[in-house]
Amino acid sequence: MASSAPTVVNKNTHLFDKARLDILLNRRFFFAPAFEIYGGTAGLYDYGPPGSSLQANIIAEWRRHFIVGEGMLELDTTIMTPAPVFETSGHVARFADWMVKDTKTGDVLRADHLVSNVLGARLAGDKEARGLTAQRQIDDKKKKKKAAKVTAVQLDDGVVQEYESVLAQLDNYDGPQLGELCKKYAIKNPDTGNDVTEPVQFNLMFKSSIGPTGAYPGYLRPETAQGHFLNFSRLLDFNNGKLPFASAQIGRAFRNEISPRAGLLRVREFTMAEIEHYVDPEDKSHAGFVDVQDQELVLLDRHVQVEGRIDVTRITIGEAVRRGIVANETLGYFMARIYQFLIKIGIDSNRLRFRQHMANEMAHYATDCWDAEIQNSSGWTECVGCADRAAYDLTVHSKKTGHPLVVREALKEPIVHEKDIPEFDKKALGQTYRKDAGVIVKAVEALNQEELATVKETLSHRPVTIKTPDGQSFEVSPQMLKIERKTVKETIREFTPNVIEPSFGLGRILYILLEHSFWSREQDIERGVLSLRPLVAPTKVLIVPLSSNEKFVPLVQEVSAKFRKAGVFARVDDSTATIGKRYSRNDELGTPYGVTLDFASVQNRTMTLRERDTMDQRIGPIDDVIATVVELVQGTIDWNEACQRLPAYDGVQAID
Ligand SMILES: Nc1ncnc2c1ncn2[C@@H]1O[C@H](COP(=O)(O)OP(=O)(O)OP(=O)(O)O)[C@@H](O)[C@H]1O
Repeated sequence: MASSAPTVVNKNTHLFDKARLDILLNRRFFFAPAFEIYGGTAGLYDYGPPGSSLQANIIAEWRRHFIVGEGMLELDTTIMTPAPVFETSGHVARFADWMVKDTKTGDVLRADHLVSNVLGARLAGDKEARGLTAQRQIDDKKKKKKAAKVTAVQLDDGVVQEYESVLAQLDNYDGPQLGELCKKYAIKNPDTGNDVTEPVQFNLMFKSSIGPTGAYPGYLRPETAQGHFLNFSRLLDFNNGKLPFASAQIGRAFRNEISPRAGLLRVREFTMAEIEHYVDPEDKSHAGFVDVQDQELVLLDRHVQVEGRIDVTRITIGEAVRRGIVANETLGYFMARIYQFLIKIGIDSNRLRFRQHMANEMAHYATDCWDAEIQNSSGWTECVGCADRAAYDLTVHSKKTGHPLVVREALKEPIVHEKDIPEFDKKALGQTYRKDAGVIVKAVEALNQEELATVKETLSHRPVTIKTPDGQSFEVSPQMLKIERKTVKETIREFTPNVIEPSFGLGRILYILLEHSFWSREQDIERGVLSLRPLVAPTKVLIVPLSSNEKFVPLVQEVSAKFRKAGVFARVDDSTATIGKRYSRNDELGTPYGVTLDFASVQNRTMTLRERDTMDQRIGPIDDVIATVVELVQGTIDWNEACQRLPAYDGVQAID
């Protein structure tokens, strides 16, 4: 007999307690500091069995949602990267954060974090003095001594406004401006009370050396993107020369963060999942946009932030693109798809927003950028960056290597127009430059019309200097090279695609998902529950035999084998703890379902099924229960539907 499902316990009954969650995650080995028995190393973490499975399940869903769902081209490129790649991409010069040093102890602090901590603490102190609850956002609450101390001191209203305005646009300040802020607001190292130095840039890449000679410097990649760009012509070829298309890659990235103190939110080695979507710069529409245009998102645009405010707008992505708030359809399409992915894995939609980068904050390559930020106990944290990188990367690598990273598209209507065409006197060039003549010709042929016009102008009164991609310079005389204006009929359009890049940090998403899933039951406040969705839960079903009685062994084996065959990850807990204890231990691991085998199972081939959040129990024939769990895990039915199939179990547990 079917009965209706009970109401789900309100998971927000108890305020979120980070300390309790941290203890659980450590005790159940979701993750732990790497090299712990050697004292650990800041910013490096190992994932244990539940953490690894959770990450694998998030990745599996990411692959389904993006790679399989959109037919993306998957890549796996190397981590170790020769230095010239990052010299060309601009990372050697610019992939850096600003740091300050304590003038007495030499302790190093990230300049923007220092300003944020100190001003944040002063605002919290002001709230305390005014009798309001302080909700301070510091990098790591566990290491309180490292954060600025909150002292209840009331500030002038004007000062409060000024601090709030600085904090709203903190990401927009460069090093010298952060230095000015430290002086203006008398910001000192909160650990020691000492002054700090002027900010200096610190490059975040780990440098290494390829091969034994030391002659070939390399870097551990700080993002996977360059591996996509360098393979662009192969990818284009694989896609039959057609745009648009996307490449996708999941892999490790390394950043030598200045002071990583925020658990998984800021680490030195992490897994990224990155998409590079290549589009025609003259047409950034997206065929899938109609399917997502009604998706509502919460946006915090750059104009609001530079005015020192943090007011958000709830708007459909269709409207945001129409009004020009989001630059183009493709960028908007991916913002909606990012949102849908995060919600699907269990991120709380009320704590998710997209924040647009302010002009100075944008990476050197980007023309527009929106971060998916998720609220957690440390404040709002960027978890996915979604940037329009324009043609920057493909252009610089093409220029540097001489390898064209372009699309050649057959024109429907040929275009007839005038163009500057380089013409060489190959004999004159060969006599002077012999084997180098070829590279000079290639370098000139790679110039665009604007550059050719400059060469032509120079050649009209003197030799011109031609630079080849490997850095050599050659003097080319008017006898060797002429630039002629000619009428040409073009049948091919050649262009460098633009790139829209969604870039996910999986560790940040995983940790915040754990925060959003954590709660405690009224009756067992000490033990937590992780309400992870079946889609991502490390273990889907727990098999609990009533006791270690031998009679249960064949049934346990049968049920395990059937779950295995159906592709459902099940674990047996045949410890001697009570059934209730075994279930609550697995609530902590986020296991959504449990089945119990008892004497009734041996006699009647029935089995009970328990749902984690409601603790509701159902009963049915073993094979029906297995079939129901398989469908629950696959997401084809929900718990209400399961309850229609299986009657409530209210019997007393059979006694051993
Ligand atoms: N040190 C880190 N630890 C963990 N994840 C990171 C780290 N740095 C970046 N990420 C993740 O990689 C994604 C893409 O990287 P991106 O370069 O856009 O980050 P970022 O702007 O440098 O981040 P932040 O400003 O927080 O340092 C981020 O959205 C984030 O999820």
